Amino acid sequence: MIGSIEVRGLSRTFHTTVRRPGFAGALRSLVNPERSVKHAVSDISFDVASGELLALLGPNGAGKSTTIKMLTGILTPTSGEARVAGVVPYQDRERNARNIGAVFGQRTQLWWDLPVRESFAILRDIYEVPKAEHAARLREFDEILELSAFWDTRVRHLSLGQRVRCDLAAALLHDPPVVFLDEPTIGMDVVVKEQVREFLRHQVEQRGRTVLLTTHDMTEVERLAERVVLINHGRLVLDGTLDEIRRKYGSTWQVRATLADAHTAVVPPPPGIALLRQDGPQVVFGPDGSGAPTVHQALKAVIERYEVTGVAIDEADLEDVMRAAYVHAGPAAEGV
Ligand SMILES: Nc1ncnc2c1ncn2[C@@H]1O[C@H](COP(=O)(O)OP(=O)(O)OP(=O)(O)O)[C@@H](O)[C@H]1O
Repeated sequence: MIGSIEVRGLSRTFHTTVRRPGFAGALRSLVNPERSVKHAVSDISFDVASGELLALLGPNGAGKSTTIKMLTGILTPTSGEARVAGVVPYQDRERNARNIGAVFGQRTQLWWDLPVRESFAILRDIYEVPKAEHAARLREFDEILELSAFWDTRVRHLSLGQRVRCDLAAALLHDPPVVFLDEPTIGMDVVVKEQVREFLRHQVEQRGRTVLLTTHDMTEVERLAERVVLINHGRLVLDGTLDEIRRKYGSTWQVRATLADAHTAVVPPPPGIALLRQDGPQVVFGPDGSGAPTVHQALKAVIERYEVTGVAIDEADLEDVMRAAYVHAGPAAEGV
């Protein structure tokens, strides 16, 4: 309960004025403004348990950042409700700020012209963190994020990877139970990405923090998240564990086997599996579209049923699985 997130029927609509092109258009817009309505987030509900890491996924413009902005108290929803660690974020921004840390990969919350360490000291004073606690936490963060090499540098002179590592530390210095990360590793090299992921794993597993993360990086999702929530056109289209999602949408596997005896007729495969191709001893099996088994079940079935000298699997990667989920959810989501 301490760090849980509850989202119930959350919606956010934006009203904007459409700008007509040219000088005459600008004048017309002034006299007779044309309004447009954008349903950025529509009636979404989900929960994140205390100590859980959830990835909020969706294509560009799906409504991820808008959702995070409502949960961090930056935006007020048009309707619905959210609670973060028991607090309604947009009603009690100050209490919410003490319970959460937030990192927006594209922006920094550090002071541009100050050395990083001075930003950390200012945050210590704002959040009234005792000095010894602050120092101990910084040492802990430094062990994985290796900040001390550059924490005397002005923020404006840091590389992107260095800056985001400092932002992560800054967001967690006051020991918040809940952390929001909006594309934290965008633009980083693989080494730094891995460092940040290790840090996040440590914060979830060892410190019990609740993390809500948005990313377009499926490797990140596989490495970090057990559960994902997928939104598209502002609507929630899927909420489940990676295993569940793979079972539901990830049936685009193929099992390729080499038969020991190419001349024996191939007996029909078990239910759920189809023989897709045969070229001499080379046979390829795939799902038959009737609620196919997982690739591991299929592999077991093939090995048990046929005498094979070699076997290989081509499994759909998570990117394919998510694409299948979007396609499946598409028509329902379009009506926004
Ligand atoms: N302040 C705003 N005024 C008007 N429209 C907005 C505003 N903020 C967001 N939108 C619109 O709401 C929709 C959702 O935007 P949002 O930034 O939440 O998407 P996202 O899923 O975070 O996308 P990305 O992956 O590209 O960051 C988009 O169509 C966007 O143009």
